[in-house]
Amino acid sequence: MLYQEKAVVDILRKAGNEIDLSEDEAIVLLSQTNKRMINKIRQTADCLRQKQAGNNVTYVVNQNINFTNICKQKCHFCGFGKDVEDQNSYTLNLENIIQKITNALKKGATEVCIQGGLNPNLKIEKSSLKYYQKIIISIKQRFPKIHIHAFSPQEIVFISQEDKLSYIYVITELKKAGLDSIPGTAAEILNDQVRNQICPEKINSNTWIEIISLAHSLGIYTSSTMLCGHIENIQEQVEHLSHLRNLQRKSIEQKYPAKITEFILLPFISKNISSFPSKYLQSQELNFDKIFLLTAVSRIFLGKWIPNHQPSWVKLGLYRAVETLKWGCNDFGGTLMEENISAMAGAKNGTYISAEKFQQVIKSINRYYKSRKTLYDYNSDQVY
Ligand SMILES: C[S@@+](CC[C@H](N)C(=O)[O-])C[C@H]1O[C@@H](n2cnc3c(N)ncnc32)[C@H](O)[C@@H]1O
Ligand SMILES: Nc1c(NC[C@H](O)[C@H](O)[C@H](O)CO)[nH]c(=O)[nH]c1=O
Ligand SMILES: N[C@@H](Cc1ccc(O)cc1)C(=O)O
Ligand code: SF4
Repeated sequence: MLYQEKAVVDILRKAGNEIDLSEDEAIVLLSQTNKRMINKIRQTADCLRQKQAGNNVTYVVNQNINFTNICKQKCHFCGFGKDVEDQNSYTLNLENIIQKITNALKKGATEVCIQGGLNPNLKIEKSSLKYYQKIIISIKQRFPKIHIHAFSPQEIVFISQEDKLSYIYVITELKKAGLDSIPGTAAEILNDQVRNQICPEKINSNTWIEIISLAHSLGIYTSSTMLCGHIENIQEQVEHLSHLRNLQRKSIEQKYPAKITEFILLPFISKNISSFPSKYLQSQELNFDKIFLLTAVSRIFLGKWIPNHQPSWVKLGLYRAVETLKWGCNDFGGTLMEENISAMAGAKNGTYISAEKFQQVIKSINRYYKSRKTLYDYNSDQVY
């Protein structure tokens, strides 16, 4: 056996025994180009998926709402954020939001996922916090049982800055209003050199980590994400995963009342993104082989700390998302009903997939399907 191959086999044996890999070991895995070795990595990820999350592929019936696309920030990778004067800028009013949820409930939705641009005009009595609270309170008044998964760490920081309030106060007040969990978006790549190039105005890595940790300590569960396939290299990808693993370890070891529910890999959609620095444009074509390998290495590296892994079907398309179920993923995410962020960036994979379609594609690869709630407290028996 070649030296490199032996090194990979040893690393995979260690991972198979659920011993945490070092960053260098994960980099060795991500550097593999030989098909046979990549298949071994896939098999290890698939075994760990089975051990850590079982054979069920879960999904949640949810309604995605991007309540405004007006955004004062200019992240270079984003095709969603607009200026007020842009022709296609919008803000949904509360009636629009309530109507969307009313329709979603008819399709069995248990969750509403809400995120938007950073829009300083949305205030009640000069307070952004009051505006965000009003959204949550109005939804919970009408639909007390719906789970509200909303407002990324970036949006929490935006509210704090607009109103000059501490992060802890903002999260506590949103929780009191009825916020149930927070999407772990705005993570992009947790490396400040990369952030300075792709989203210089965004919160830095430490602030993202601080907000997620704070949420956990206050009993708010979060998801976690990584935006991949832009300018980042494999070292930076592993550094990102390492931050997530440390963060989760801390939440568990400190016995915080909440933690990370799942990891979602978000491939960068570049089609409509003219603002992205042109010197990087040529490297931006989605390389699906690399995404599958990264999916497997994410499962292996995050190990027993984060058992739920989800692809983004809006970004990958349905059939590539199904393929990730063989590379370590155990969850299919949400039905969404509608989506604007990927669509405005140029994704052409649709914005709604029914629960029945999820069930059909999951069955087609001989796996069980199971609907779940946002926090993975399973709500139905194994079905296939
Ligand atoms: C559009 S923002 C909405 C919430 C908030 N404005 C923020 O930045 O956290 C949510 C996430 O969408 C993702 N996103 C934005 N543009 C994207 C693109 N072109 N391709 C893939 N994901 C993208 C980023 O990961 C970002 O954190
Ligand atoms: N909302 C978007 C998601 N995923 C969210 C999931 O549907 C769901 O909220 C989560 O699984 C809760 O546990 N993914 C995207 O790529 N784009 C979205 O807008
Ligand atoms: N999937 C994220 C939310 C998300 C929203 C928009 C995206 O473009 C990507 C992800 C979560 O549930 O935590
Ligand atoms: S990623 Fe979020 S903060 Fe950045 S421009 Fe887009 S909507 Fe605004």
